[in-house]
Amino acid sequence: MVKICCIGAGYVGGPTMAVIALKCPSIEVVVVDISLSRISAWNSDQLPIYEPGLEDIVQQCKGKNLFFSTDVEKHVSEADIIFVSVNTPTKTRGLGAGKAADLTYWESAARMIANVSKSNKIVVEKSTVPVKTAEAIEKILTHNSKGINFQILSNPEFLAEGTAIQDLLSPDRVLVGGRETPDGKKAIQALKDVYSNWVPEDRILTTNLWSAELSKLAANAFLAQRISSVNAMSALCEATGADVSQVSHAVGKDTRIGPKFLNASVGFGGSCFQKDILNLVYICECNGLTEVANYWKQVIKVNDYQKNRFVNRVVSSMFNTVSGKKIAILGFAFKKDTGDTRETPAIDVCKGLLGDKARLSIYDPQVIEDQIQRELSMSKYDWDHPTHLQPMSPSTVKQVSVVWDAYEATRGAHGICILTEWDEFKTLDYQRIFENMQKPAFLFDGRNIVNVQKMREIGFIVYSIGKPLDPWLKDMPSVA
Ligand SMILES: NC(=O)C1=CN([C@@H]2O[C@H](COP(=O)(O)OP(=O)(O)OC[C@H]3O[C@@H](n4cnc5c(N)ncnc54)[C@H](O)[C@@H]3O)[C@@H](O)[C@H]2O)C=CC1
Ligand SMILES: O=C(O)[C@H]1O[C@H](OP(=O)(O)OP(=O)(O)OC[C@H]2O[C@@H](n3ccc(=O)[nH]c3=O)[C@H](O)[C@@H]2O)[C@H](O)[C@@H](O)[C@@H]1O
Repeated sequence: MVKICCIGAGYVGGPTMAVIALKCPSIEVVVVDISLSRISAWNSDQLPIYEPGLEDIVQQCKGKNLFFSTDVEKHVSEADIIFVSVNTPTKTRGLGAGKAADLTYWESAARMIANVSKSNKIVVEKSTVPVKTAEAIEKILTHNSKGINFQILSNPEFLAEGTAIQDLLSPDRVLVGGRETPDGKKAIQALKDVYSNWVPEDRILTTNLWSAELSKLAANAFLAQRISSVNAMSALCEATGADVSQVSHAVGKDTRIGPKFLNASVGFGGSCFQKDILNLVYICECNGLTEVANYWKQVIKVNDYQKNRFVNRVVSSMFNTVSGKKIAILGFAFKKDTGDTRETPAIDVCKGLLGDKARLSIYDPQVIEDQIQRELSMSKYDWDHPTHLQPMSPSTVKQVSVVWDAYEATRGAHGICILTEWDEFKTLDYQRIFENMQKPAFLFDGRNIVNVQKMREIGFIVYSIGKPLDPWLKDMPSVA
């Protein structure tokens, strides 16, 4: 029986291995992690991450051919194929701080693999890593190998949170990069054999190691760039009276451009887009490609601009101050159908409003108070390190209350900010909400999910990203 061990039981390791276990009953899959609380959660009925469809698969496979354990060394030493899916956050200190990927967790995993291995292994980079990381990993493994043959493969993950299971069951492509040597080709084939249990042959692409590593950074950069492009257009739409949804629709009808990923928003979030672009920028700079680095940097600058612009719209619309005013925040996760809040635009928007002394009442169907407080009190980039390394009890931000109901959050509020596109926010009783708010009642839709016309009929003053402005907002400055 082939044995797979995955180091890192997070958003990628957990769902990916669950799907491999489901689709490959003859393979034993063990997911290991240094975080006891995470492993205990995987072994309980309350999984550590929320992802539609995940629970069902885990329940089907757990205890049969899918296991979760903290006994990292034992399972690594027994495995034939080791996936490494640990954190690769942005460095916060030293050389490349604020841009380069922090490979501390990766390196320590590689050293541990070298120490405990007694038989040949295929080591698979599942984490997103800088191009050429495989070379460094190879050096660590071979210099400590005691004659064991390690083959390194790059198999980046393209799943998106909220649709992870669907993405894993039916991926657009699976990418496997490896050495072009006989041993390298054998390793590529071994990994292809795993995926071909459910992924059609023509969707499994094989490349050299560096192309696979770079393709992952490139794909995320292209996706984020599309969002910054449409968000940049949203500012121009507001200035001219065009409607960004109509513009996106018209642009996306061009088959060369395509309709997906053209939704204007308060900004993109998530643990990867910003981190991976910063990493790409750093690699370009290290290679002397300043113009290329500047080009990609602009994607992040526009994203920051969009978040600032939103905060400024809120403050300027409400008589240029939100001091002491209650603002309801609907949605804190970085997108719908996930409880993940890493780099969510809600952090910047909330911090911006708190900077102007607002009182915030936050509701998100999947995010608990402790997590929100943690995000609002943590420093930039800290959230992408393993949770057990993060402060135990974050200092609480007093002007923030977290409630379990959108009606409670909006009661007595002066304004509402919709920051995540949860489906339930589309069908709220906005008439009832309006009646319970201070007047004039403001609604700022950072996700373009409400019917602006209907909301205006109810009586709200409405701002919706990239839509023709409410007469109230027309003469207000949007950017400080
Ligand atoms: N979150 C996402 O949707 C996607 C993430 N990725 C990439 O996958 C990688 C992992 O991301 P996530 O799963 O989101 O991170 P995560 O933080 O959810 O999970 C990483 C896990 O690795 C564990 N870990 C760290 N060092 C370890 C070690 N030495 N030994 C054992 N366990 C260790 C941590 O305790 C943590 O539970 C990152 O490189 C990320 O860029 C790629 C595609 C999608
Ligand atoms: O490397 C990663 O971590 C993953 O990053 C993204 O996945 P994810 O961040 O989970 O979610 P997305 O659906 O890409 O959304 C990212 C952010 O962009 C925003 N977004 C997305 C699409 C859009 O049209 N407009 C928009 O503002 C979302 O609300 C969210 O804040 C990529 O889509 C995945 O392919 C990749 O594997």
